[in-house]
Amino acid sequence: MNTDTSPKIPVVLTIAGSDSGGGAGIQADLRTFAFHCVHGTSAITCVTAQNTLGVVGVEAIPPEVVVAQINAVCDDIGVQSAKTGMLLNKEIIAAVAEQVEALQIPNLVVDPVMVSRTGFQLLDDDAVKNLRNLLIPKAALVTPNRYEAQILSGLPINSLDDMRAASQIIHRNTGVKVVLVKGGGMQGSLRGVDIWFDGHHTETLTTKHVDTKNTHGTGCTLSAAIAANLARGSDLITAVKQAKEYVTNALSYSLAIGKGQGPVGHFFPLLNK
Ligand SMILES: Nc1ncnc2c1ncn2[C@@H]1O[C@H](COP(=O)(O)OP(=O)(O)O)[C@@H](O)[C@H]1O
Ligand SMILES: Cc1ncc(COP(=O)(O)O)c(N)n1
Repeated sequence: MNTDTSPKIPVVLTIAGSDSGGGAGIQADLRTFAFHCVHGTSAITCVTAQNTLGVVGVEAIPPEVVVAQINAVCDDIGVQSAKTGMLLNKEIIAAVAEQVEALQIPNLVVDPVMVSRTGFQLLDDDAVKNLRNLLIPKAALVTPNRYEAQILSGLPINSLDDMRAASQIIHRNTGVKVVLVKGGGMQGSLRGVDIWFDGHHTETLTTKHVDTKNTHGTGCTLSAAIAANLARGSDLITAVKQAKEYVTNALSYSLAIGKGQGPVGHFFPLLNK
């Protein structure tokens, strides 16, 4: 076969946990990458036994094995962007931060995953410090949800103004380029509203609120879509706006599977054809 005719497809890396139920984590990320026409690669940080009702087990991958996966991808294939999701413990965070620096991984999106939609703790308490001090400073964008923004800023969040204040504190405390505080954990129509702060400008990014209980994987999907859009050449604010549209569609076509909170659905581009 003549490889000269191969399309130039951007490559994206996800560093995240496996979700056996397929709604969040690595599984959501790789699916999101595929629907954005980018080649997905992965470094798995932990394996969760999980479904729409909750997380019943977690096993960490040794940090050196996480590092080996990142190196295997970057040394040979190379990536145009990357995202992190569930990192579980302080040792994995420190190892990932070191590799991001050593390999100069571009366009890093950090989703500071702490708790699952079903209320299960996904990050050790003593790991927040490493997230804040070692990894988030190396990111182009950090995307905390309401709960994570409260932990990272130390501020209770009950309103849009609180989201704005938290975004500024997180920006100041970490030195990250841009903070996106997500509104999915807020009340009513605020659930479709996110706050962007880049150190100079605050933007309120609004998409229509979708009324569904099947929201498992929204945060993973958003950060994966942002990383994919960056790899495809979008600037950061455009990448975020495009990703929000994708998540809104995925929520509108979410899957009523399992007995609990089902996952967002990625198949909307293929349906009704
Ligand atoms: N019901 C909803 N309707 C529309 N957008 C939503 C809804 N829930 C979450 N989102 C959007 O999904 C993205 C992920 O947010 P969020 O659910 O807060 O993240 P996480 O999964 O990390 O808790 C954000 O852009 C948020 O605005
Ligand atoms: C492996 C893994 N990564 C991330 C999440 C968070 O997703 P959600 O907040 O939708 O439960 C999860 N539940 N599992």
